[in-house]
Amino acid sequence: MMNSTKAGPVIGVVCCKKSLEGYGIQSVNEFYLHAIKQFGANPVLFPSGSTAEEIKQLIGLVDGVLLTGSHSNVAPARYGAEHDEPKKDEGRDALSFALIDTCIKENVPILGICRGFQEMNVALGGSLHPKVHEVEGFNDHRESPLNDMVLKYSPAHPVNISDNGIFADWLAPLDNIEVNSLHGQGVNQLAPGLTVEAVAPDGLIEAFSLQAHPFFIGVQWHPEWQATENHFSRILFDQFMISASKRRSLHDGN
Ligand SMILES: N[C@@H](CCC(=O)NCCCC(=O)O)C(=O)O
Repeated sequence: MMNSTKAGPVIGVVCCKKSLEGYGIQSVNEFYLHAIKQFGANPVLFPSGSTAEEIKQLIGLVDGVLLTGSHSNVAPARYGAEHDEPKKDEGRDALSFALIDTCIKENVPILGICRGFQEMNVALGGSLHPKVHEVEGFNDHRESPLNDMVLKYSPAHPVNISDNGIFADWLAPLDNIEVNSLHGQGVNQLAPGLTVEAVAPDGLIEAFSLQAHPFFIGVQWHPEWQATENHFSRILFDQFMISASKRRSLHDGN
């Protein structure tokens, strides 16, 4: 774990658009910001609905990007589906998809969590199951409905670590870990070029990477929850920050 935020990398964090007392607000779950700071980096918020020109300027200010989870869902039309989606946030979609494209083109480290993981898959040409729990053979991956964060984020199932991925190197000799689970949607078709890093017992893909990229990783679970207390989460955020720090050194001409 890195131990200072003073000279740490800067991580751009996507916001979601919500409404509060009739006002449009930009929102982010603080768990993500806490995790970024715990691992020695500084978060800056990227507003949902930013234009392509604004995003180009924003990406030049940061050393990495974090695509957060959210209760909203990726617009079905983005992956060729036609069902009704009551929980859309199309400004968030536009922001995340533009960031994913730019991070690939410019080799900017990017970590996708839950909705962010799903956005990565769709942005690269994959698709989603809108309701995993209604698909024959898959389990219910949704969180506890009780208003108890410890319960919501408690370990829910193991994931098997692929033996040809980055995670296998990080975790050896472990070949499975326990993860939390707070999602109703999930990967249907995996996008071309992505390497599966972890799979749930029911066969649902739970993590992937773009191995040709310095750091392009998506996980369906929530490593930001009590990140310093979890073996894999510590590795994941450390590796993310190492990659972001390398970009910062390039920024600073070191
Ligand atoms: N809406 C998607 C993704 C679910 C998700 O990101 N849940 C986390 C919500 C809490 C947070 O991190 O802000 C789905 O249902 O699959």
